[in-house]
Amino acid sequence: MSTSAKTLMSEIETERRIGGVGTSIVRDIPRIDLSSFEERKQEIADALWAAATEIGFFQVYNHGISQDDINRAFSLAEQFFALPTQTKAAFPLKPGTNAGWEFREQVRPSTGTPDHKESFQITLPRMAGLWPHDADIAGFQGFLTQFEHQNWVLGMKILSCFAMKLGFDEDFFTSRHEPSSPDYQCTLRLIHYMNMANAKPADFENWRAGAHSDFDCLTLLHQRAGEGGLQVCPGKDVDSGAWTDVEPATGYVTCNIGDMLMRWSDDKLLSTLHRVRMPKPGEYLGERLSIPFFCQANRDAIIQGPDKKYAPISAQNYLLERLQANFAALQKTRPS
Ligand SMILES: O=C(O)CCC(=O)C(=O)O
Ligand SMILES: [Fe+2]
Repeated sequence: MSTSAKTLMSEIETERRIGGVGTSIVRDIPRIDLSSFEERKQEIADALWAAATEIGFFQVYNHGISQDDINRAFSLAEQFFALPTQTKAAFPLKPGTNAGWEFREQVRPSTGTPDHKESFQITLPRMAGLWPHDADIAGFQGFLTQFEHQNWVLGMKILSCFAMKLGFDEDFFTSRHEPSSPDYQCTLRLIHYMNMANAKPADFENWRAGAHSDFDCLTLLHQRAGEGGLQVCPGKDVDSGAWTDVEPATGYVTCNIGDMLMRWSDDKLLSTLHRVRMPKPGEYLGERLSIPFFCQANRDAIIQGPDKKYAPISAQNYLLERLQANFAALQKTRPS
């Protein structure tokens, strides 16, 4: 097994160990002001770097995406998930493509069970035949295509700060997340976690989303105030199994570093385990929607950090290794 495959397997082993409920503790999730971005770039980059090297999670505000646009994206997501199952089934997710609709299909190595959710994923070069028509939902494709771009702009701003701190050109990551390329693979994901108001007690033993780290460089997550449940467990505390709630708040986009940027930074920027827990008795039991945007480098981008800690690898092969390691770990969680 290559060194990088061994590293991946040990990451997945950690994920499997962390599948239990664990305990809760309060940790500081830094909130970072992105206003006057160009003038304050050095200061912002320092704050992002500190958050990303210490916990791997942070929230940004004054981020440039209007609340009206975020609300509209949530409203379109609500309309999509309210469509009849047979309408949604006409846009099926093809495995490995991050494009289309799936219902309770994503199984995490940490839990071995499917997440209690459905999702619709938008990866622009792979959407042929997968967009609902305007007759199904007016404006769906047009608006979400431009919302995808707004998220890309924000993601590239944040990544330009990490590029600067790593000693790369400021547009280093932007040129490796190039939307006009057929190798583009950033993804906007609409997620619907089911209403639990009339659920059976056994359903509460599932996870809305089991513990995992993201495969990408950077994830931007839109959530709605009052629809909590996201929890993080930083790498250095993995053995303690102590999780921290990240509360959604209007005006804030929650961000986390993914495995790809961890590798690209020679492990300086931390990809942190996270999950979405079920509501507890007395908490809001209704449906929960979230909209992550995954900044994932183009397939042909070559990943290697400034210190060359790991051998160079294309983003495509990196993801393949990651998926294969996941698959191998899942085989182990299943009885043979
Ligand atoms: O819905 C959330 O709050 C988190 C979703 C998530 O972690 C993911 O889709 O990777
Ligand atoms: Fe995630």
